[in-house]
Amino acid sequence: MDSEYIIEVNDATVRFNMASEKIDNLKEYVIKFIKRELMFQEFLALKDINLKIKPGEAWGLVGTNGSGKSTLLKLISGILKPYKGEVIIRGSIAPLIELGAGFDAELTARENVFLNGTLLGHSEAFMKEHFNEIIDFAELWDFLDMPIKNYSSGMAARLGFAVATMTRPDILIVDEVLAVGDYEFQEKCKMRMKSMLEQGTTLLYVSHTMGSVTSLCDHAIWIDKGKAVMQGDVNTVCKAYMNK
Ligand SMILES: Nc1ncnc2c1ncn2[C@@H]1O[C@H](COP(=O)(O)OP(=O)(O)OP(=O)(O)O)[C@@H](O)[C@H]1O
Repeated sequence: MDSEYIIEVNDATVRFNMASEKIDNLKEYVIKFIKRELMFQEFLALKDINLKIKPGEAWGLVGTNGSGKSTLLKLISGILKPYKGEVIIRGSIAPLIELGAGFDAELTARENVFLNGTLLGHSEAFMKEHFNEIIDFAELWDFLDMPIKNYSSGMAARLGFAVATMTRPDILIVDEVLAVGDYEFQEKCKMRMKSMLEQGTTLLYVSHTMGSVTSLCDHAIWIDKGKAVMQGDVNTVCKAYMNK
């Protein structure tokens, strides 16, 4: 069925179960589990979220630490399922959510490019064809055969961004991974995101730097304690969030 929206989040709630007391080790956990002493507390990380995004729009997600921004991105990427409500996606997604997600720390950067490509749905031949382009963008030619575990967080972010943005996904999701890149690389990533937006990609972007949200995005949603406080024009929402 055709729709004018590429992403629809309808009344979505995400629930986590958290053990209500701190358990230090597995043995203690098993004993408490067998004795039925474990109490689980439900925690709603997102509550009745509604969000409708049209193709080509760029949305910033703003809110304090722990408010639910990454949870919303994981919900949209399909990493998390809603406890209530629904999420409808009409396009391909390249998610850049957690540093190192999609990478195997023991493998080299070269091997990880292929692994990451497979996770994004690309063939080995396709990855071979674009390999040089990826490493050129990430500027990591000197570190190709080093295991990712020895990479700095900024180096891992470079590689992750380069792989995720090599093709034009319908939807690009960028969490705070770029914050660990140096200034020059951050600017290079912003340029690439801008050019992807010009070509029609839909962007979801999380940052605590309001300047980068307002320069990249046209819309924003402000989340607080799992609830959408406000959504709409990026300048209006960011202003309200900063003056809260
Ligand atoms: N797997 C999980 N199990 C239990 N609670 C979780 C889990 N993942 C996230 N949470 C909780 O959900 C809430 C929202 O977390 P989330 O990572 O979405 O916040 P955020 O807005 O992205 O924060 P930040 O700005 O610090 O990145 C937090 O209270 C967090 O502790």
